[in-house]
Amino acid sequence: MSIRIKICGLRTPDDARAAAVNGATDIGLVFFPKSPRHLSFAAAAAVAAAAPPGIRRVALTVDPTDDDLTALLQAVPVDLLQLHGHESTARVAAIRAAHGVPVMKAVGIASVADLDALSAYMAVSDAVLVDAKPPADGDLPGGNGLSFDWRLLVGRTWPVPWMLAGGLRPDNVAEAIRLTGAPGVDVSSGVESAQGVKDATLIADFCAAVRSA
Ligand SMILES: O=C(O)c1ccccc1NCC(=O)[C@H](O)[C@H](O)COP(=O)(O)O
Repeated sequence: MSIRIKICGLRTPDDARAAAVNGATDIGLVFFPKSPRHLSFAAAAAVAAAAPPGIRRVALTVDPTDDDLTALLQAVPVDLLQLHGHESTARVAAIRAAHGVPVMKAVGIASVADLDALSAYMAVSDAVLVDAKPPADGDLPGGNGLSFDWRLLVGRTWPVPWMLAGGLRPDNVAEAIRLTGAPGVDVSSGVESAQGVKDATLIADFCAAVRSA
């Protein structure tokens, strides 16, 4: 099975080229002003333009309004919207219906109780990102380089496409895939040389490790 690889938080056209040449299937563009990975629409459009055809361009937003989304989708070519805030299941369904773009909801997992929320979001999303929860006092809802206990996912299968995220790195992603059976993986901090700075060698190492799983 070929595993989807999303490299999230790209900031430059070179980042997009490094992701593509190493076999990434998805690139993530962050629209969250507090993030070191935040992009203006113009910068995001330049990164998206550097991705070859076939790469899925994922726009990451946090509790967006409909006006936010309309402006974003007019300015940047987007294949999938990632919702990474506190959007309710009803809000996810409304966004999906209103904006004509498939939606991937990020769901934070810390304990088995969180798997109920995961199922609920799967019912209203085109895909789900299964991520670690952010620290309670942190500034970022994601992209914190933190893992959750992957054993919570062992033996579970879901009917909706999903990606595993949270603290993945070149040295642990193969184990994470073997344990969880994830059909896709998402990484940000684990392929950075400094916060918000992607490293082409780490991207290559990460993609090679996924292929080895
Ligand atoms: O990456 C960010 O700065 C960010 C900001 C606001 C909301 C979400 C954000 N990132 C979410 C992602 O999709 C990350 O790739 C995912 O949480 C995994 O991150 P990491 O643990 O750093 O690999």
